[in-house]
Amino acid sequence: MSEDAAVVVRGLTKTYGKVEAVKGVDFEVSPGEVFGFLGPNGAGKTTTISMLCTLANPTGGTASVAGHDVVRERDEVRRNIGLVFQDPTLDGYLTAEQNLRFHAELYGVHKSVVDERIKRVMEMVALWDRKDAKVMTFSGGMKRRLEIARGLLHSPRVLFLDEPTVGLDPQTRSAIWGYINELRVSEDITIFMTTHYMDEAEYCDRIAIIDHGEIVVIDSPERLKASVGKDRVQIHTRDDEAAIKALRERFGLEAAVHEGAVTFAVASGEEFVPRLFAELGMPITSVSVSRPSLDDVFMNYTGSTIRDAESGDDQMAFMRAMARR
Ligand SMILES: Nc1ncnc2c1ncn2[C@@H]1O[C@H](COP(=O)(O)OP(=O)(O)OP(=O)(O)O)[C@@H](O)[C@H]1O
Repeated sequence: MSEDAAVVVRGLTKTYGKVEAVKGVDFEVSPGEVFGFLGPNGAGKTTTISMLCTLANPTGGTASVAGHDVVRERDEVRRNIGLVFQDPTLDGYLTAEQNLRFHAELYGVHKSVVDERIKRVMEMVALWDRKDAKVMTFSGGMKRRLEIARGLLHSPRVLFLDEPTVGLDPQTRSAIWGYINELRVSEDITIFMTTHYMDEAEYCDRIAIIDHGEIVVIDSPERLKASVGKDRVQIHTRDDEAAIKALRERFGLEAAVHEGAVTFAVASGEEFVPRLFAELGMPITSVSVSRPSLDDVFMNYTGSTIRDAESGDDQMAFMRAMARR
């Protein structure tokens, strides 16, 4: 796929002094793909995206975006990409439309198409009726939507979104995903995004899991979940400690209390449950079996959940136990 790929990355490395933020990563993104970069805080997501957007110079390796080298052909790369970054860069004193006009001029969008293009992208994010309002009067979600509209204004071939929904309420997050999904149909665009929300990674065609500057695995969410190969079983008992001990002794399973229930991973969970009732040797008051989530995938490949990797919270013991399976 290299020749037509929207993004090609080979051995890309970035060090800051002694910190190896990105340690020689390799991947390709196909045209039209929604590609997600998933990892905990400090994993190297922003550093990678910054190199692809020509905002940071690689220490080693190569990368090309829309067929142009990010170091040797910076201007061509910049003309072909749209950016929506974590920190807003809109001018609050200007109206929504004025912000877009300013951007159109910077990017040399042809005068004959500017008006139509502004209307189209603002309609896409449902802000056309607010075009004359000053941006300082917008909510966080509206600002993010306007940034997405601005990122699309010059018809980029690749749109980079760095944590596009961070800090937004669930309703706005889901609206933003609605726009992103429409985009891939209406704009014939490749989307490269970073996130640390597992539920959002589900929307991507493929995701790369990055941890400590290295890509651990790349695949579609479905295939990644299938690769875990184990189901999550949660049981309620009257004595969790005793249940955990019995699971270890009788079945060789490592379990821990998670979300208030004794939780463990096992292949073919539904078939295992009858055995569990017969052989655990203590009453079980309720049981649930679920397919692996992307959380389980992350844990399977990195040994911790994204949240644990960030906060080291009390799920750690459980996750470690799962990872040791
Ligand atoms: N300008 C910089 N100078 C020094 N170290 C940096 C700089 N930028 C990033 N780093 C370090 O590089 C590593 C990767 O950071 P990066 O911002 O790429 O992570 P991230 O995955 O985007 O995290 P987040 O989810 O918090 O945005 C971290 O250890 C960070 O401290």
